[in-house]
Amino acid sequence: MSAPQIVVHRDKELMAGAAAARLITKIVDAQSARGSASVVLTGGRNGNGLLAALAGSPARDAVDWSRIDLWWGDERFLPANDPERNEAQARQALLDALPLDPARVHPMAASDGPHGADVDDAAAAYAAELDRATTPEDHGPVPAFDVLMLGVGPDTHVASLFPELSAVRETERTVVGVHGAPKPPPTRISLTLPAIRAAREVWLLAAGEDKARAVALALSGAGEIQVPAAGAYGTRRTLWLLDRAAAAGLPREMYPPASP
Ligand SMILES: O=C1O[C@H](COP(=O)(O)O)[C@@H](O)[C@H](O)[C@H]1O
Repeated sequence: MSAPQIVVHRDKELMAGAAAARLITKIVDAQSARGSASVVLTGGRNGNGLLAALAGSPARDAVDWSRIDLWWGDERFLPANDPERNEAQARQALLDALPLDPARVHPMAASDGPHGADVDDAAAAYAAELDRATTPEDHGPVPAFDVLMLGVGPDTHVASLFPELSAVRETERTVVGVHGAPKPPPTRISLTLPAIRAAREVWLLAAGEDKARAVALALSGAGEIQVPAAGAYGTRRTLWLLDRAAAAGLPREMYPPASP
């Protein structure tokens, strides 16, 4: 478990651009150290903002996009052509513009896919896909992802782990079907906290005043069942990337001076 490190940027645009630059550097470093990189994408406004900023960055050509595995932290269990799917939004924001190896892009199943409407079966299939991608060095059922990104919801949810629902209580399985989510759609697929905690680095993204309460709760020692974001951390680094509005509820001494 790594202690949270907090970085506060002036506004959400600067936060997205700085996080995109950080991600490019991280991927390049991982590829030069191990030959490839693995990244877990998040849905939501901040995750998609980061991907759009990366799409507009000339530095994106520093990455060998054919040597990266892309996974998702959660998915809205909707038909494949639904624009509300996290996969669809990531493809539109960035992925369609990249020379990725399709075999290394790992979307979660759609509700009209091979598992039909059985979200639990779809979740089990994703867990099996993750397990197949592991190496002995991973020491577990999911890869030690280089970076796993999570958008923090106003209710403190991360991925599709919502406060008090059974998914956030899961301690064995790495991927679960989510039923009755309070944010539409109610049916989702999500990595669990044990899977999230296998990542080398976990980056939590939050911008805007509607996230200030969630950020303050998560960083105040709250329990992960009531505040799922409090339970998300990486083995080497846990990075909270915020804008000033989202950081407004934090004691000022918790983070260094914000960017100008
Ligand atoms: O539904 C979801 O929402 C959260 C956060 O989204 P935001 O728009 O409030 O930033 C996201 O983390 C999750 O991946 C997504 O499925």
